Amino acid sequence: MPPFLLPSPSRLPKKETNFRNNPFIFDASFLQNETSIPQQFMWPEDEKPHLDLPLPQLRVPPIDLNDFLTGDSLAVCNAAQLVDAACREHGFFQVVNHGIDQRLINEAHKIMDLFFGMPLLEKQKAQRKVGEYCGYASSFTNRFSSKLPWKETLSVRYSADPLSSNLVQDYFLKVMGEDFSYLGRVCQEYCEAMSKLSLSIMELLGMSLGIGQSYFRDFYEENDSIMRLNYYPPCQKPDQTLGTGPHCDPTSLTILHQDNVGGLEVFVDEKWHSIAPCSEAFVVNIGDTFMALSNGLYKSCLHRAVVNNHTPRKSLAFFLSPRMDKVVCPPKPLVEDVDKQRRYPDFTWSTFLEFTQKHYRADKNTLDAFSNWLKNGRK
Ligand SMILES: C=C1C[C@]23C[C@H]1CC[C@H]2[C@]1(C)CCC[C@@](C)(C(=O)O)[C@H]1[C@@H]3C(=O)O
Ligand SMILES: O=C(O)CCC(=O)C(=O)O
Ligand SMILES: [Fe+2]
Repeated sequence: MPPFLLPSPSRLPKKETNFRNNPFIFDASFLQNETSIPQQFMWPEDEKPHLDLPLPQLRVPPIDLNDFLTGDSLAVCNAAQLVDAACREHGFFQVVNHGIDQRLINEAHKIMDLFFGMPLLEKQKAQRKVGEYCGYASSFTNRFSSKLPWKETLSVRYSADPLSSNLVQDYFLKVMGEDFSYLGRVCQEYCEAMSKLSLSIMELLGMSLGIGQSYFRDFYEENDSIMRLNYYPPCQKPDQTLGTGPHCDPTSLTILHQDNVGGLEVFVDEKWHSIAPCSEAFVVNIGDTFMALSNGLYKSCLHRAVVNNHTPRKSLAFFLSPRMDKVVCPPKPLVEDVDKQRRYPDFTWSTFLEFTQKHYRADKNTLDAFSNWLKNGRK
C-alpha cells in the first residue's frame, strides 16, 4: 500500500485513539495529486471553512512597541488602553516597531522552506513521539483518528534558563545532525528574540491590567516555551479540511509571524474574521494560561487556519509559557476586580501541557475541560 494511503476503514479503530500500532503517513507531495482527500482530513459540515465568502477583517490595533519602550507617558498610556480593550474583547492585537531584525525573521522563513522541503524520511529523523510535544509531525496521523489538520509542524522547546542556553540549537544538532547547525542557530536566535519581545509585552500587559510593569515580566522571566513551525501544503479540496482546527492556545501568549499568504481566522461576535498578513508586524494573542492568570479578565480566543489550493503557507508561532513548576494563580488585585471570585483553580503549566498532550486535544474548551479534570481528581 503506498505510504500515503490510509488503512482500510474497517481496520481503523472506531473511537478517537492513537495509531500506535497502525500509523499511516501524511505526505502532501503524494496526496495533493489525488482528486479527493482521505476522509480523515474531512472536517464536519459545521466546522468546514466557507472559502467562497470574503471574511470581515478583525480590527487588531497595531501597538507601536517602540513608543511604549521609550517610556513616553502618553504613548505608554495609549498603548496600555489599546491592549486592554483588545484583550478584554478577543485577546488579539499586533505589535509593530518591535525591534526584531527583519533579516532574522526572513532567515527563519527561509529555514522553514529548507526544512519542510526535505524528503519525508529526512524530516522523520525528528519524528515527534506520541505524548511528547517536540519534534516533527505530519498532520498528527499518529495522534488523532479524525479531523486531521492539513499541515506539517516542527515544535522545539526553548528555555530562558541560563543553564539551558542553547537548547534549541542543541536539539537540531542532536536530532538532525551537524549539517543543521546553521538552521539550529537561526531558530535559537529567533527564540531568544521572541523571549525578549514576550517580556516587553508582559510589561505592557501588567500596565494594562494596572498591576505594574514587573509582575508578569518576573513571572515569565524564566520561561519554558515552544517554538512551532507550521507548514501548510496546498490542498486540492481546501474547503473540506483545515490547516489548524478551531482552538484556543493553551499556552500563555502567542507571538505569530505569518507569511503573506493569509489563512489565520479568529472567531469573534459569533463569526470568523481574517487577520491580514503584515510582514512588519507580529500577531499576538492571549492563551488559556494567561487568561487564568488574569482571572478571566483577558480572553483566550478561538482561532483556526485555513488552507488553499495553490500556495503553501507558513507561520512561525512562539508559545510563551512559564517555568514548568510555576503555579498559575492570579495576583490578588485581579481577584478583587472580579467580584472576589476565582475563575480557575491553581495549576502548573507542566500539568496543563501534559493534559493537552496525553488526555485532551486542544479545542475551544480546553481550559474548562482541564479545570474539571483537576476537580475530578485527574480522571
Ligand atoms: C501546548 C500546545 C499544544 C499545541 C501547540 C501548543 C499551543 C497550541 C496547541 C495547538 C496548536 C492547538 C490546536 C491543536 C494542536 C494539536 C495543533 O493543531 O497543533 C495543538 C498543539 C499540539 O498539541 O501539538
Ligand atoms: O498558522 C496560523 O496562522 C495559526 C496557527 C495556530 O493557531 C497555532 O499554531 O496555534
Ligand atoms: Fe493557535
